[in-house]
Amino acid sequence: MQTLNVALGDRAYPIHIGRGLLGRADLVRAQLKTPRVAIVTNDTVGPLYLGGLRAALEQAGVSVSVVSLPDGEAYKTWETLNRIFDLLLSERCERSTTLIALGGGVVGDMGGFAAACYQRGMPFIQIPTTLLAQVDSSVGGKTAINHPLGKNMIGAFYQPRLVLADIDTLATLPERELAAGLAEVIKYGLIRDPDFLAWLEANLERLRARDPDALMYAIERSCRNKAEVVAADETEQGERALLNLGHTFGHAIETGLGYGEWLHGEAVAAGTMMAAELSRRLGWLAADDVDRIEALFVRAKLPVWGPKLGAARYLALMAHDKKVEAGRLRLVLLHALGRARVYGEAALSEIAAAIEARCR
Ligand SMILES: NC(=O)c1ccc[n+]([C@@H]2O[C@H](COP(=O)([O-])OP(=O)(O)OC[C@H]3O[C@@H](n4cnc5c(N)ncnc54)[C@H](O)[C@@H]3O)[C@@H](O)[C@H]2O)c1
Ligand SMILES: O=C(O)C(=O)C[C@@H](O)[C@H](O)[C@H](O)COP(=O)(O)O
Ligand SMILES: [Zn+2]
Repeated sequence: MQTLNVALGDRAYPIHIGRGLLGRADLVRAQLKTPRVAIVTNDTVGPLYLGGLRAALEQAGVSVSVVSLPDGEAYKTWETLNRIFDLLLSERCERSTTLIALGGGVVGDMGGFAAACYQRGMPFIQIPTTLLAQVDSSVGGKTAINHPLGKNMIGAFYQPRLVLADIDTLATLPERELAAGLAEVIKYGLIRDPDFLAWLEANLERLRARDPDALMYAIERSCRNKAEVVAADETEQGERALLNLGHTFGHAIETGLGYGEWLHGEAVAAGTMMAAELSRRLGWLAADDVDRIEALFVRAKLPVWGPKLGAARYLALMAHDKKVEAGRLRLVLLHALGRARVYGEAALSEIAAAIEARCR
C-alpha cells in the first residue's frame, strides 16, 4: 500500500492506494467519529463490492446503512441526490455518521455533495472503484450534480476524510471505462508533469493490460499531482483551473449530447484535442506536439474528434463554464507539452475555428 497526504491543514487527509483495501476496515474505522456509516453505491458496483466492504465493517463493530442509486451520468441529478437524503433521514443518521461513497465519479460526486449538505455537513469517505475516480474525482473535494444546462453546476467544495483506492476493483471495469480514466491520467502529464507524459508514452499498453505495477505507479503519480494542486489552491482561485484542461469543450459535448452518451473521459479527450488545436493556432504548440497528444489518445482508445454540434452550439454551451469571468471565456491551453496556462484573450472566431477543425 502507498499513502499520500492531501495537505490541507486541519482538514488534511490520507489517500491509500493498494490491493485488498476493501477488506481493510481498520483504515476506515480509524477515521470514524462514531461507529456508524451510510454507504452510497450504485446498482452495478453494489453487487460487486458492497458485500465485502459491509462484512468487514460490521465485523469491526460498525453499523451500516446502504442506498443503491441507479447507474449512470444521466442520474447525477437532484432527484437521485434526494434518495440519499431519504436514506439518511429515514435511518436517523446523525451529523456524526460518516457517509461512504463506494463507486465511480458519479457516486463520489453525489455522495460528497450529500455529505456537504446533510445537517450542514457530515464526515465523508471516498472509496473509488473506477480508474477515473481513483486518479481524479475522489481527491480534492469537488462535489456536484448536473443541470440540463450545464455540467456540475450545483455543488460544493467538500473534502473527504479518507480516500481508499483498491486497485483490485479495476479488474471488473469495462474497457471503455478504463480508457475514460486514462484521459484524466494523460491530463496530468500534459498540464504539469512532462516526465510522466513520457512514462505514459512508454507504458500505455501496460496500463491497458491492467498490469498492477503500472496501475499503481500511474494512480500514485496522478494522485500526487492532484494533491499538490489542491493543497496549493483548494477552491480554484488560480492553479487548480489547470485540472480543467479539455473540460470546457468536453463539458459542452456531455451537456450538448445529453449526459451519458459520451463518457466524461471521452469528452475530455476530444476537448483536449480542441484545446491543443487552439494552442497550435496561437503559436504555442507545434503541429508535432498536437500529433503526439493525438497518438497517445488513439493508443488509449479515446476519441480525438468531437461530435459535429456546430461551433455556435459549442460556444453557447461553453458560456456556462465555471471559469467564465465578466462574460469572457477563460480556457486552459498548452504552452508546451507538460505546461498549461489559463488564457482569456482568444477571439471567439479563433475558438470556433479550432472547434470546427477538431469535429468529425
Ligand atoms: N470531483 C471531481 O474532481 C471529478 C473529477 C473527474 C470526474 N468527475 C466526475 O466523475 C464522473 C465520471 O466518473 P467515472 O468515470 O468513474 O464514471 P461512473 O461513476 O459513471 O462509473 C463508470 C461506470 O463504471 C461502473 N463501475 C464503477 N466501478 C466499477 C468496477 N470496479 N467494476 C465494474 N464497473 C464499475 C459504474 O457503475 C459506471 O457504470 C463524471 O460525472 C465527472 O463529472 C469529477
Ligand atoms: O478537481 C478539479 O479541479 C478538476 O477540474 C478535475 C476535473 O477532472 C473534473 O472533471 C471536475 O469535476 C471538473 O470541474 P468543474 O469545476 O469544471 O465542474
Ligand atoms: Zn474531469
